[in-house]
Amino acid sequence: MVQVPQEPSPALRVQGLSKAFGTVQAAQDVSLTVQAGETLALLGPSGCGKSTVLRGVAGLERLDGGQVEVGGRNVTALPPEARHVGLVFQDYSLFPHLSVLDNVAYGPRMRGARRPDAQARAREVLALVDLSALEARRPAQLSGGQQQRVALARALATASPLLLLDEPLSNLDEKLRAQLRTDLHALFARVEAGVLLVTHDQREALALAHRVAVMRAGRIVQQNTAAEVFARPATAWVASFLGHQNVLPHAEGQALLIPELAVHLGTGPQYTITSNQVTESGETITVAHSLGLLTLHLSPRERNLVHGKSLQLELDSAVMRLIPDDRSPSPS
Ligand SMILES: Nc1ncnc2c1ncn2[C@@H]1O[C@H](COP(=O)(O)OP(=O)(O)OP(=O)(O)O)[C@@H](O)[C@H]1O
Repeated sequence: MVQVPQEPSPALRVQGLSKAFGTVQAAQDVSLTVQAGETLALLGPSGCGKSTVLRGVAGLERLDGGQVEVGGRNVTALPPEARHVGLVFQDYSLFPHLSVLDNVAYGPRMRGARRPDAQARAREVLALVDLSALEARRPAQLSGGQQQRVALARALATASPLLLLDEPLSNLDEKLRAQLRTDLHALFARVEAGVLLVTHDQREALALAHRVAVMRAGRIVQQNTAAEVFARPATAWVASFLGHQNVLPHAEGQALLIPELAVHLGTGPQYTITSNQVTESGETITVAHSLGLLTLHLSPRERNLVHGKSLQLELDSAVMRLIPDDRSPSPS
């Protein structure tokens, strides 16, 4: 008999996931796949349904429809503890009375491992998150960032094929966040698990995820590699949400996206500056261009190009794009 090589199962496959709370359609026909070793970020504004999808995958929310497969196993009808996923939620929910080591060993213990084996596994993952020295401490004796890493270690200790992370960096200050973004990136590269990460922070998605799924009002509106989604947002709403400043209304339900890359300063015609505001990183100005009002952030060096109330600039039409304008009326 000829053996057909089997494709490895994805860490997660979600098909047609839907969930309503009363009249609010929190998630509607959401489909996504996370391969082993891959990080997918669910990115969208507050209330768009990201947590609902994550909770649905974890089994913490009863779905109205759809199917969830973890590591090739249909878990749709299973309770959370039988789904074999590692969870890291915003509040970390560590056991306050247990040491760091026992917090991390808890998962393997619950899965039937003997105490020495569970602790050995816990020590392995504590080393991964660089917390070996603190294994005897209680959660209250740790900083926010350290607690966050314990929560991660606890999820890793379960050796689940899938890790679910809900805004894992949201409670941390900016400096710690930047540090942990780097740490997590390295850590995800080392573990074989698939990671589904929920965030409303574009930088976090770009720094951590291979692919991004952008959600709006319960639906995924664009899904692709992080670089592709940021470089080529599919619609005006996605472009604005991702931080593009110049998405100008255009004819027939379209918008003209003018990425920063398209703007060349100090060359071309002079345009009038209609407003300006000094910021910590330079100056934000608006310029009356024939295509519409352009918003530009100038670095301190670029501010030298301003002469009185005017600025010379040229737009590179090769990097400008017409995209559907779906910003109004907003469904969210
Ligand atoms: N238990 C619930 N009962 C009623 N409505 C809910 C419930 N949970 C969520 N919702 C509503 O469903 C929608 C999606 O909520 P969800 O928490 O999934 O959004 P989110 O994108 O994760 O938001 P955030 O980024 O603010 O956490 C929102 O309108 C929310 O108010």
